[in-house]
Amino acid sequence: MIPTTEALRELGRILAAGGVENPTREARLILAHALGVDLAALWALDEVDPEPAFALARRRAAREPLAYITGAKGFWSLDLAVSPATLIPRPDTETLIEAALRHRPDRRTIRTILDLGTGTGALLLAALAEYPDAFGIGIDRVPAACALARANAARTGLAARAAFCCGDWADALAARFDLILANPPYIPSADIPGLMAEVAAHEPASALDGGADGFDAYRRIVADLPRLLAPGGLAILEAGIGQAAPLAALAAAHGLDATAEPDLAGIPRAVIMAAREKYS
Ligand SMILES: C[S@@+](CC[C@H](N)C(=O)[O-])C[C@H]1O[C@@H](n2cnc3c(N)ncnc32)[C@H](O)[C@@H]1O
Repeated sequence: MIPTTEALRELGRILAAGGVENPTREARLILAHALGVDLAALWALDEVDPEPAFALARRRAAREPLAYITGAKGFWSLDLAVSPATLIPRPDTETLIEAALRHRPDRRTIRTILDLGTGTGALLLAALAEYPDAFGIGIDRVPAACALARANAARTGLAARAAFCCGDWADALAARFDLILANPPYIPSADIPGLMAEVAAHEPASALDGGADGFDAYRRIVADLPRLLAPGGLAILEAGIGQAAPLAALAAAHGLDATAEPDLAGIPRAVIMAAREKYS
């Protein structure tokens, strides 16, 4: 056992040596997680056994994402389990839920939701939490991601309104949906090695790699939207930096109206698409 302050100092040193951006804050989070207490309770402890936290800090110093170490990440109103099978949900992706709520503010109008490339289930589960009459399907090609999303549906109390299937985008679906959400892999293959170490070395290529121009998944998904959208339905796709305009053009080429909305940093992030009639 050593004094808590000394443990935090040593944890901070391990993290800083690995180039972790905010070592002081993460030292507290890692120590609290290792001890199974919350941050408030941490301050009540005069002495701690630091060894389990040191082991976790060494993983973090090797730039493993904190969320993979703690096993959880907040998204929208939900606390989700995460795993290296898929992407850690990002705050930027919440822009898609904001856009859905802006364009479909009446919570009773959305009955069917499709989430393509569901990963942790983040988008589908956040949408189901907001649209209480909706049932949703999440599709992912990676079986371990489907299992994780299913576990998250149970964890968030939404399992009765969610189903998850393994599949290649919407190939196996013959139904129409009021709301379609997708945050597909969109990083151009050649850009992946240059991403921050947490992403490039630890998050799976299956969740990141969008092919040579980043548009492989967009082309597949957008081509299917006309047959997947219910009358009056909306599709909202996440775009990477600089991708919103070409993605809207791709949608237009498939007969869809499309417009982009920015994330909190002002980057056009959510591309909203609708068939036939206008969405607002
Ligand atoms: C960028 S991640 C998004 C995960 C989650 N929707 C989110 O926003 O956090 C993309 C997801 O698409 C899945 N995926 C990749 N190719 C796919 C395909 N051909 N069919 C279905 N899912 C696919 C990946 O396994 C991954 O979980």
